[in-house]
Amino acid sequence: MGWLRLRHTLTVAGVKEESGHTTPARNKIGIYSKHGKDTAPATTSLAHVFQQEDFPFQDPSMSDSDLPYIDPSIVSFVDQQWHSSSEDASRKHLHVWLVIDNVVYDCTQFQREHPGGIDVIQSFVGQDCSWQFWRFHGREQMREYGRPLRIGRTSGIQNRFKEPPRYVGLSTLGEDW
Ligand code: HEM
Repeated sequence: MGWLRLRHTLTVAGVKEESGHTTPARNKIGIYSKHGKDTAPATTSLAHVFQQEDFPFQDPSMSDSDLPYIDPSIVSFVDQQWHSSSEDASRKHLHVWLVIDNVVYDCTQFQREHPGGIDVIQSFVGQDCSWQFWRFHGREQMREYGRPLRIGRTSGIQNRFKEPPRYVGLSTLGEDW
């Protein structure tokens, strides 16, 4: 399972920009918005904005589509911050966010409680890990343990691994079958 290996390079998760729209980074609506995904913060001020923003856990009863929108550049910033600091000490204060099906989960605390270990969580910080998640968990675990960790929804964050086929061989048995 190559995707389980910790990453060795500092590639940033791919981000598909939703529009060319530019809104001042300090405009809260552009960073964390209930109103859609048509704004993109100026990257130069991301660190500043990020420090000032609050990304609280959302009510578990809220539907995914009603979650506040987190601009993908913010999610990528979390990725960059994490993967450009290799020391445990400097990572201690960093956010540990995962993206599963375009929903952002804050696993900063949960990573230490994760029954599957801390390493798999840390290897996906700021990145999409949807198919990897669904390989090991069912809807019930998502509802009970994942849902309370939701902080928002996002878009365009790519999984850095191509999903391998789940069932190999079933369609290649040949015409005799
Ligand atoms: C929101 C993020 C996540 C949550 C809430 C979560 C939750 C859980 C829970 C509740 C279990 C225990 C399952 C059981 O005992 O039946 C578990 C196990 C596990 N998780 Fe996660 N997990 C998350 C992310 C991930 C990710 C990204 C991976 C990487 C692929 C992963 C890999 C595993 C593995 C390998 C196990 C052990 C499975 C086993 O023992 O059969 N998890 N996780």
